[in-house]
Amino acid sequence: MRYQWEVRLYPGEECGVFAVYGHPNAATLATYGLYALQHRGEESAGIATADGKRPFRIHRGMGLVSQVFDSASLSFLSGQMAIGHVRYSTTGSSNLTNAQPIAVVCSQGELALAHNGDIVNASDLRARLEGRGSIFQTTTDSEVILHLMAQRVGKPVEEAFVWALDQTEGAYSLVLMTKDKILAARDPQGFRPLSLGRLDDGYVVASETCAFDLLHVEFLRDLAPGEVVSIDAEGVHTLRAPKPLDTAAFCIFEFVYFARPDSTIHGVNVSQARIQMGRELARLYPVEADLVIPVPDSGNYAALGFAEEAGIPFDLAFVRNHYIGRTFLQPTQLIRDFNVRIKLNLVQESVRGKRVVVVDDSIVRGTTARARVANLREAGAAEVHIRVSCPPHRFACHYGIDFPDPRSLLANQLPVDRIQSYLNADSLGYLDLDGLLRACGSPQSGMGFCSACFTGRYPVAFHQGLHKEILERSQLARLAAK
Ligand SMILES: O=P(O)(O)OC[C@H]1O[C@H](OP(=O)(O)OP(=O)(O)O)[C@H](O)[C@@H]1O
Ligand SMILES: NC(=O)CC[C@H](N)C(=O)O
Ligand code: SF4
Repeated sequence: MRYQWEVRLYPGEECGVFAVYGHPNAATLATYGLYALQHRGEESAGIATADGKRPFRIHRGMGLVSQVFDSASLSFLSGQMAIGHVRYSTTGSSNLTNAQPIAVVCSQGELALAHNGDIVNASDLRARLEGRGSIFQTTTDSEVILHLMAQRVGKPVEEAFVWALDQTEGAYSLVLMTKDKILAARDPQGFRPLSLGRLDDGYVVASETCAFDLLHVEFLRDLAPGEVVSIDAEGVHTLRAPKPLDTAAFCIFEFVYFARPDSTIHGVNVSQARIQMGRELARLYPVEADLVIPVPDSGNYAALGFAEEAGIPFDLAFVRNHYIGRTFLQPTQLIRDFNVRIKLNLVQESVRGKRVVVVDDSIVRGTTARARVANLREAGAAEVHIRVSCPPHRFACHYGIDFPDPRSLLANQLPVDRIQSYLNADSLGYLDLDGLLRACGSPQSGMGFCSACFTGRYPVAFHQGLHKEILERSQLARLAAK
């Protein structure tokens, strides 16, 4: 039987950005920062540096941080300022041309940009800019920001940056390097995280605080939704006023899956939030069982919370192979099934004859959950109950997570009872949105969340038909029309 969701899509991580101002080893710090953010993007990595005198130095490559940088590239990357990026492509194909940081020389001088998120009006902006003669180097959405800035001939770079961002809709947490400053910004909804820290006499900006811990950077604060800052020798200056946190639409899926558990976002620690998700889930869907096991890694903390709340023993019966990436993008269901087997193996002795609760953070296509139930049954588990620490994924994301086609989502195609039979589970329970919001500190924290992939309520309008290759395809269409 073939299902509609057996299409060539897989939700992946998203990008991580990092910046250093005022440190003699800026590139080395950036490399370590990118290591800490590797879970946000495994396709390409890059660093640009500046010393205020010579032209920017840039090194980018396809692959992991460990594959892209070596001692030769680090000694080439001299300067006291650096910005870095790890990419999971969401707009524009995954290739070296689209790797970030994107660097240009324009009317604003030298600029380098690293972006996390998706600009939903990039296609319109690009068409307008090309109509005025702009020549784009890449097919990413991110590049439009640089072209918009270049239009502000004779204006200060800070003003050009804010002017460009004011025309940009959707999700952006980004860092921009000029010859003597670092600028950083979050979109008004604050979809993606971005934090500011202090290291000696300099400053660091990173997608997640886990990158600060590694470098002993002192956490100063999260940038607020809508906030734009510049960092120079005089310190940090606000260029665009922050929006109140309760009007934000922070991506709740960052707490469920994307962010690293050791990061803290707007005062809420990610691992603690996941433990609470597990507790909420145990209250919502209790079950008589002998053992709670997580689907590692993202399911670990929710499983711990479930086990604690339910008073059921916890075990790490699935062993994860850490030499296969966090997630994978493969063309056929056969290869995906095989990769799921490589990724996780079962300690059969732990589950034989037991009633097992399996906790995962999310079910997207169902590949992982279905294979895990089959493993558990083969190993002789008496019962298999699945608990998922977020609501069913029914809708596409257009704000920086790569699941744009709802047909690829199991819960878009089947009701929950049929998902349970498809997975061959004895029971299935998803955390509801209220429980998820409570686990992420709402309403106490006052933070507003995006939950559009669960509810279909999109905080920022987007064009129907927005997809990863939109800029490539519209470019080809324009060429064909000539
Ligand atoms: O329903 P599916 O299409 O199989 O997708 C969902 C699975 O993918 C993710 O894991 P990932 O491979 O990213 O591993 P991680 O949890 O270790 O990061 C997620 O945690 C689920 O286990
Ligand atoms: N996942 C992301 O945040 C990617 C950023 C940008 N849209 C790109 O595709 O390069
Ligand atoms: S649609 Fe889902 S994944 Fe996308 S930003 Fe909103 S909560 Fe996050």
